[in-house]
Amino acid sequence: MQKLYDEVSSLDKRCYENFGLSEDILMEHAADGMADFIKSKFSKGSSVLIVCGSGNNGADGIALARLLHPDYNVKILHLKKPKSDMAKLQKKRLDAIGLKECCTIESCDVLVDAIVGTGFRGEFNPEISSVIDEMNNSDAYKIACDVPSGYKFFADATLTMGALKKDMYLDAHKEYVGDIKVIDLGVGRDIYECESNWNLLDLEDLNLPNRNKKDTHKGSYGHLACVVGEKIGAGVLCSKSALRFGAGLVSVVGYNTTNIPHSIMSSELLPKTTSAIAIGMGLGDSYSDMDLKSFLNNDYPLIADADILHMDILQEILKRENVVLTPHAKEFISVLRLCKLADISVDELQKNRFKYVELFCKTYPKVTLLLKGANVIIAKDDKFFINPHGSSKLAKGGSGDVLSGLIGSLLAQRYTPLEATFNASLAHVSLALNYTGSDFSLTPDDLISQIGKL
Ligand SMILES: NC(=O)C1=CN([C@@H]2O[C@H](COP(=O)(O)OP(=O)(O)OC[C@H]3O[C@@H](n4cnc5c(N)ncnc54)[C@H](OP(=O)(O)O)[C@@H]3O)[C@@H](O)[C@H]2O)[C@@H](O)CC1
Ligand SMILES: [K+]
Repeated sequence: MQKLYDEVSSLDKRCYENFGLSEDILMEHAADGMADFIKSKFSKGSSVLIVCGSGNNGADGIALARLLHPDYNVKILHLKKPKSDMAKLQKKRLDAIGLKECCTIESCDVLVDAIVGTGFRGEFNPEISSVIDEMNNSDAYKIACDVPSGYKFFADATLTMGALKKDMYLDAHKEYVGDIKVIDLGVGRDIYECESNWNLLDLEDLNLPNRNKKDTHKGSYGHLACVVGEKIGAGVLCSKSALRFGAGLVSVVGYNTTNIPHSIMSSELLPKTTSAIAIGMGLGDSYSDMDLKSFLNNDYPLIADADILHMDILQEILKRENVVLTPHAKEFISVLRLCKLADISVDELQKNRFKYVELFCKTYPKVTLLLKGANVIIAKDDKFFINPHGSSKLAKGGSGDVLSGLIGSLLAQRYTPLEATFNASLAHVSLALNYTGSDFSLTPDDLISQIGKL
């Protein structure tokens, strides 16, 4: 697990004040880290074009040019005259050793974007936009210094300074950042970083269910009741996924329980041994509120997904102690509207995913939320996690039902709602990563069939 930050300027400031490291020293480490990365990937003599802006991001680029010259064939393009003190200082140092400047985006092996970093505001003017378009069209290996400029530069790798920035994990930015690597700034990351409520999940954080105890029976691993409605297939996928992920028993529950696999049980009412409930997937609108209340008149841990996220009864669900909500963007704006927290478009949500998740969690601190997306957000109270390991392979009907089953299974096996949710989310993305077929071909059944290989 790694920490994520809204901004790192306060962390830089700690370095100046607490560790006696100047801005100059930090910047030399930033440039050195980038130089090391390039040296590890490209042999001496490779051509490197560094495009610099006028602030300290540009200054990082100018320092990098000095460190790579003359072993590499380095050229520098100043989009604007160096303006910050550090940019002027770095330019003076570079001028002292002499280096070729160029004024167009030339063909090269490595292209470095050091136009703007965290100081970017507003929009680029048409001239800079067209330079970035040209850079994007280059065949070179593309490196973003700190962050891709204005999230318009498509990087193969982003070499980010000091610590991970939350903004890099906004869904819309996933296309731009490429592989992300943190560069240390003169002190180890543990020293540079301070507390943060936001964390990035690593695949290694996955804590699978285990069967280490010997004297057990099916009841020891819980009983998930999956309430099904109009579209029975969704409930079946959820149930199969839950059974495969370790729940001792799984039942589909409701009026429509015909044609279900033999391994899944069925009943009209909640079984007496129920230890967790999954509700919402494929529910349709065939249940009255009274019917639904009969499934909710208990305090079992519960995962709510899909159709129920549009229903007024959600208000009742949100009062429970152990509840997980797993909306995608469209469902989350419905949740926000039903809760009278915000009436917004999907576009507004996607631009401000972190803000609306924080708003929801502040109002409902007992609820665990998983907001689906290219980068999944999992949150409860003041703890926030991003799972960035999902891929477009999962963009298919039924993937979400499998996820609900994984969460439901862990709830039934008595994981806490937060642990159930982030472990299920990690298992879900791992299933997709482990799939060896073509990206476009992954089906929910493929996901379920791979659970046993985790
Ligand atoms: N502090 C430290 O210890 C360390 C800092 N580090 C590095 O510093 C970076 C932050 O530097 P920063 O604060 O100077 O901001 P930065 O990203 O260069 O942007 C400011 C420049 O952008 C320009 N600009 C802004 N908006 C624009 C627009 N719409 N369109 C066009 N231009 C626009 C603006 O130009 P202006 O508009 O003022 O003419 C100004 O010159 C950080 O990302 C990291 O790389 C590392 O070396 C580690 C140590
Ligand atoms: K940049």
